[in-house]
Amino acid sequence: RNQQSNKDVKRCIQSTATVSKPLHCLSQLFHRSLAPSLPGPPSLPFLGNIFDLSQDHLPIYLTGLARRYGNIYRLRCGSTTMVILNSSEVIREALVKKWSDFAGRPHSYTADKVSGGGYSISLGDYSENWKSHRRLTHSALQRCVADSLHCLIEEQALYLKQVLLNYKEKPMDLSEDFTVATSNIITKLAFGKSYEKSSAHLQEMHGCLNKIVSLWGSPWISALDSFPFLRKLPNAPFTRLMKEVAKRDEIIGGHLDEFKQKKHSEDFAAPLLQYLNSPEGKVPKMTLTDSHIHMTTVDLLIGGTETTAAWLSWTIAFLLHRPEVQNRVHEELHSVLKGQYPHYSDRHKLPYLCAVINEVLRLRPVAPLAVPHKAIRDSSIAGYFIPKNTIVIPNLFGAHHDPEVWPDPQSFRPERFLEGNGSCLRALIPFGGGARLCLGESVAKMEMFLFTGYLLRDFQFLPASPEEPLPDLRGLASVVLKAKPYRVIACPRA
Ligand code: HEM
Repeated sequence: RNQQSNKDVKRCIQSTATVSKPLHCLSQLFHRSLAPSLPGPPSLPFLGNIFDLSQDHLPIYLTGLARRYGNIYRLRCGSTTMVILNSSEVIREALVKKWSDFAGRPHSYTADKVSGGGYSISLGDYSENWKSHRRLTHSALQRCVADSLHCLIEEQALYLKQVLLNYKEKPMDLSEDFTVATSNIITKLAFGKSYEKSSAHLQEMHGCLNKIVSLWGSPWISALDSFPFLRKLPNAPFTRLMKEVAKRDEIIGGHLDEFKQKKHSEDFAAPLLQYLNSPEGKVPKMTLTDSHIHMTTVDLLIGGTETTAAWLSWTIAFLLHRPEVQNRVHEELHSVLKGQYPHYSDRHKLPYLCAVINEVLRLRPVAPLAVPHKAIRDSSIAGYFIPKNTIVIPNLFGAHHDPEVWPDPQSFRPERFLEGNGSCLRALIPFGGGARLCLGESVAKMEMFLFTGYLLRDFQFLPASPEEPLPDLRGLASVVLKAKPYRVIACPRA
């Protein structure tokens, strides 16, 4: 009787499977036909919304469109449809709740060229190999965070202090000093080296990485992805891009060769590369090849330098506008730490400093449009049907300026994070979320806390002169949202 009932169960499962597949397809079709179509601004034949997409400050422009078309709308570029998400609720639905539907990256001709054929984490599409690559890198970075990152940041914060002291209260543009400090943290982890601002090697490496990012964001190059026929025509910006990519690969390749030669010597520490080469824990499904490690260091250098440095520049810019906020942070540091420098574990005792960090992340999320995602299967967001391969752009800037969530969204008001038990923290998403959550989130958080804690303990930042206007707070938006260059006086505190 048992055998008979087992057979019955099997037959029942088989027939359910045969019925459920077509039923599933039918329900998808039904859902698709019932789902409302996405709103969006009118688009031109062939060109689509190319003029909307080439606006000067795209995050502000897209946020403006959200006020007209809602928190989710579509734009077209050539034959590609993009869905723009503008509130933390819809961004969370896509990136966190339905993470496995939206974990892809759009495959593009130019991304393939700059990522060495898809070996990068940030530009690589979702696959089993990509997952293992990201997991191994995440675990190597977490080991760095646990054992050497705090010391490295302290070292760079003290070095930065010395640089500012050497300026002797002269008005200076500090953006490059911030870039050197954040870059040194990544190069110390990855190559065991740090550089002076004047170092030719550093200038070359940064010049090259910055050119790649800015050229890649230029409309002349993006057009190659949407209009393939253009690839056959001469394109000077694209030729320059390829030259910079070759230079980048030579520089990074040189560091990796040096690591191979020195990795066993006692006085050479490059923890990230060491951990990537000898992963801990469960035997990984794949071993990282030289190409993976090469592109990992590129990802971390690009993702981990300009972002945190831009955030530091924004922080000082906002504090120049609101000197009373700067003084309150200094008072908090002084009364809690009694003259000591902060340790990362002190962050729970310094709520106002943390509120300032969050408010700058809210107002100027340095990766304002994250990195484009791709739907890897048919799905839905906010009740709209989203077909496989649709490009999804999380407008983090828009989400952080949503008046439904953030009263008076344009104002710099750190106190908002101290009110209502910090409930608004849930709507703060500067690092994205889900499978593509920023890989360097924990590195960035420690850097932001220690750099601001050290700098605001030791210096009062003052406007360059009564005649010079205060820093512009609109900024320059590209892949990274940066403050326009401005000068500031770093006045040592008594
Ligand atoms: C304030 C500082 C930073 C902010 C606001 C930030 C923000 C972001 C955002 C929004 C993304 C895209 C997430 C998405 O696709 O949905 C991202 C990706 C990424 N970030 Fe960051 N980031 C910061 C610092 C860093 C640092 C310090 C590192 C490296 C140590 C880093 C490495 C990366 C990498 C590798 C990715 C690609 C992840 C992937 O595609 O799976 N970031 N970041």
